[in-house]
Amino acid sequence: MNAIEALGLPRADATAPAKMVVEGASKFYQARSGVVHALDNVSLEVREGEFLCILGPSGCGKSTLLWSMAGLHGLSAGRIRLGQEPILKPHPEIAMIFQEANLLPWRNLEKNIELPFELKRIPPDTARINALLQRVGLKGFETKMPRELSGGMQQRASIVRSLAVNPSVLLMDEPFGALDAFTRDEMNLLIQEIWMETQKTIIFITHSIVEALFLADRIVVMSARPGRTQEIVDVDLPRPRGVDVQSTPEFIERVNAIKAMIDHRKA
Ligand SMILES: Nc1ncnc2c1ncn2[C@@H]1O[C@H](COP(=O)(O)OP(=O)(O)OP(=O)(O)O)[C@@H](O)[C@H]1O
Repeated sequence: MNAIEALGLPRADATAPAKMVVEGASKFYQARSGVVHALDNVSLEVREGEFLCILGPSGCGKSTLLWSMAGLHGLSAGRIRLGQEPILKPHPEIAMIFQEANLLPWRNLEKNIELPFELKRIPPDTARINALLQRVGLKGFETKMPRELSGGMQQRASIVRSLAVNPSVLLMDEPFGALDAFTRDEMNLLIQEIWMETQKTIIFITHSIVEALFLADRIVVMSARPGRTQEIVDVDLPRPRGVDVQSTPEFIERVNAIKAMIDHRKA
């Protein structure tokens, strides 16, 4: 057992109970140009320990849904639960990772990672932080400032910052969308490994069919705005998945099936 396994939760299976539940989520924004209907009656259940990807065209309400699941803003209708607990504001069990690493530029890496502990007024869990830094390859970089780190390293640091407080749910909003293709592959492999070791429940937003198929147990395909749950696709590819799986006929067949689903929807 490695250091992260020792810190993590036991693995869950596909019949695991619902960890998070979205029931009839709708959202209207009041914009200057009028009312924007962003989400329309979205319902879904996320299983404990599942890697769920949410895939959909730009503007279909993916971030709106994820931000609501994080308790960062309210819905116009519907409910979100963590187990039986309604999510109406940020919850200590739920962490969020954004496309930008959002490190504070005036703090070094260590001080950035310790920030959530400072905000909670509790001492940092240095054993856990060190194990995580080691795991993502950032041990030895603690005193570096964010500007001294590459985009991939910054995003690794933001993963450490989120996991350091040991949430059970990780919400990821296009976390690797701003990275070059090579770094993105590396980060996809890393997040798959971390998920397999810790068995967190991960809900991951992406525009990329390939990224969703590579990472997910299930993919929620959303329709164009107002966002609705169009299809839920089971991904039965064996794990761990290597990048080379992406060029296999089975993978390409699944990419084409999802493309057809999306193209069919546009027609
Ligand atoms: N605060 C806001 N006020 C008004 N409209 C908003 C607000 N936030 C989002 N919207 C609109 O709601 C719709 C859904 O936005 P959202 O960011 O949730 O979509 P998305 O699928 O995550 O998009 P992308 O993939 O481009 O990030 C868009 O039309 C967006 O312009």
